[in-house]
Amino acid sequence: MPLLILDRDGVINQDSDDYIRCLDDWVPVPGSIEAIAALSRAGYQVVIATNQSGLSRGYFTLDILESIHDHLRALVEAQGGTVAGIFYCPHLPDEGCDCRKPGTGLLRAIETELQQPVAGCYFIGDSLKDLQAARAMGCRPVLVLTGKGEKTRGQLACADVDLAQPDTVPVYASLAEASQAILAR
Ligand SMILES: O=P(O)(O)OC[C@@H](O)[C@H]1O[C@@H](OP(=O)(O)O)[C@@H](O)[C@@H](O)[C@@H]1O
Ligand SMILES: [Mg+2]
Ligand SMILES: [Zn+2]
Repeated sequence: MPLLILDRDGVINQDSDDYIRCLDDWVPVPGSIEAIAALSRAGYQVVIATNQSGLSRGYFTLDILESIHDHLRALVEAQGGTVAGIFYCPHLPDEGCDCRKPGTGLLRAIETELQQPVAGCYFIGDSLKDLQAARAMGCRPVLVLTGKGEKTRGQLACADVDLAQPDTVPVYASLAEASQAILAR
């Protein structure tokens, strides 16, 4: 079954410049849970790749992060879908890890755990970090305008060349719209 990679904050749930620190902060973008379930039911293995530096910043504990992810999974399962895996980077930007996007460590961990390449798979994100990580691993980057997506669209014009080419990165208003377009193909 083909993989489909999602960023979390700003794509599945609303983002906040104050971080998503607890379950109450975690508010799904309208239609996103239904979109994940529809993609999953259509045969995609939906995985999530997310930077969670708030862990190392002390903004929330691992228990809180896992309670958010348990809730996310439960909402998708209630719609008849499944989340095949949630991969996160807990590190600070200056720790130099390889798993923080735009690094590719999360994507390589996905390949190892799901036992298949991510090259050619959709990677739907709201930030340039997502699109750059996608490009670095041969994924198909897709930008949504929720979360930081509008800001990212403005950055695309001066991003590294292959992202800046017109029409290189399809842009959709939301995960719901992106998933409808993908499922209509
Ligand atoms: O979009 P994903 O990767 O799922 O998660 C992003 C979050 O970890 C947070 O990432 C932070 O960036 P720094 O990690 O502090 O540079 C900020 O952008 C926050 O607004 C945001 O909530
Ligand atoms: Mg994001
Ligand atoms: Zn990391």
